[in-house]
Amino acid sequence: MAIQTDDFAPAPRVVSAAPASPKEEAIERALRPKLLDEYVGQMKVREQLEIFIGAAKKRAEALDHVLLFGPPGLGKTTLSHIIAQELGVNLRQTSGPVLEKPKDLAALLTNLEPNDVLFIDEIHRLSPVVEEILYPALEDYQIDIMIGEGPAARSIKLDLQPFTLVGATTRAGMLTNPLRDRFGIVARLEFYTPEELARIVKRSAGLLGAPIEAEGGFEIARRSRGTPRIANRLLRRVRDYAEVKGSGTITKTMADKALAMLDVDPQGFDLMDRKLLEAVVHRFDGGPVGLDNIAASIGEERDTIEDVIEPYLIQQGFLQRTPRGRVATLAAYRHLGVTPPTTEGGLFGADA
Ligand SMILES: Nc1ncnc2c1ncn2[C@@H]1O[C@H](COP(=O)(O)OP(=O)(O)OP(=O)(O)O)[C@@H](O)[C@H]1O
Ligand SMILES: [Mg+2]
Repeated sequence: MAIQTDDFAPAPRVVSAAPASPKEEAIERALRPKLLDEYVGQMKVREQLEIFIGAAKKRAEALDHVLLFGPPGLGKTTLSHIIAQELGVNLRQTSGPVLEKPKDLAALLTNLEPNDVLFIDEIHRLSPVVEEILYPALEDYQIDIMIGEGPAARSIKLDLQPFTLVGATTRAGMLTNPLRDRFGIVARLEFYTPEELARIVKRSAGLLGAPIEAEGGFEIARRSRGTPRIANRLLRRVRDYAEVKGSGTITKTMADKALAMLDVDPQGFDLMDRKLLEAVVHRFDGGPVGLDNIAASIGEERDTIEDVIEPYLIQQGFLQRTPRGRVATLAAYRHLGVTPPTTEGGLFGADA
């Protein structure tokens, strides 16, 4: 079945890693792999999960609790669905900010069936009182809840069915230690290689019924910031372009032209990426510069810079995180076409 995309609303940032709209979320759901075998890349995580899921199934036990962390759009939600699917159990889904009161979580927990998966997205944003209930639930499948009010209030223990918590976060560092310690399986998702993204693009193009040449797919993959969500989004934009400006087939030329129109440069960086690099290079002499100064300078939230923009720049070697702040690398200077400073004692003085 072909999936229709008539989503022409301009996205604020075409390579932003967050879903742009409810509509995009619906398309994402349709493109989501359902089984571990269809899940591209992340070899280490996949291998681990295959073994642990196999073992849990064999013993008819709940899988150990799983923490998934990594930048947005790398497949955390997708993986949580796959885990439930592979285990053959139900998936209940919620998120840290939605669970306001202990009773919200208690209601979810007491409704779980044996070995079900509870997925808590943005688990670093759980409130401390809710988190407190989670500890005994994770450890002993029990919760303490308060009944009544005032002097008549008393606490009772409720037994839960064995279950698996799958927590997702863009920042493992924001989790409290007691929470992090309760996950038996901790999986860090990495940026994808262009080859892996090319496979994802090819598969998605098939599902969308969009004709695509291998080179066209690779061009999209190469410029997707290592992120499947962005690859799928660029694919849909390039497909629109190829339908209007070309024969409909996604070729390398079509991909090139469409991506240039969208301001995605050959490195896959967009305006925000370049703005950040330019600020560090031009306004702060290459750094080191603190995150707050960068945020003020480019008019972007500190969290967005830390979670969304800089991880890829760092992974690609354009930016460095040092104890004194962010530093632009030689690659950043080169990318911007700026001559790096070579003065004595300067950043590149020693090894230039
Ligand atoms: N390994 C993969 N193989 C194929 N497609 C993938 C893979 N990982 C992610 N995707 C695709 O990328 C899209 C985004 O993935 P997903 O929603 O799971 O990301 P996320 O890590 O949960 O992001 P966020 O942090 O914003 O919640 C999905 O629609 C899915 O189709
Ligand atoms: Mg998600």
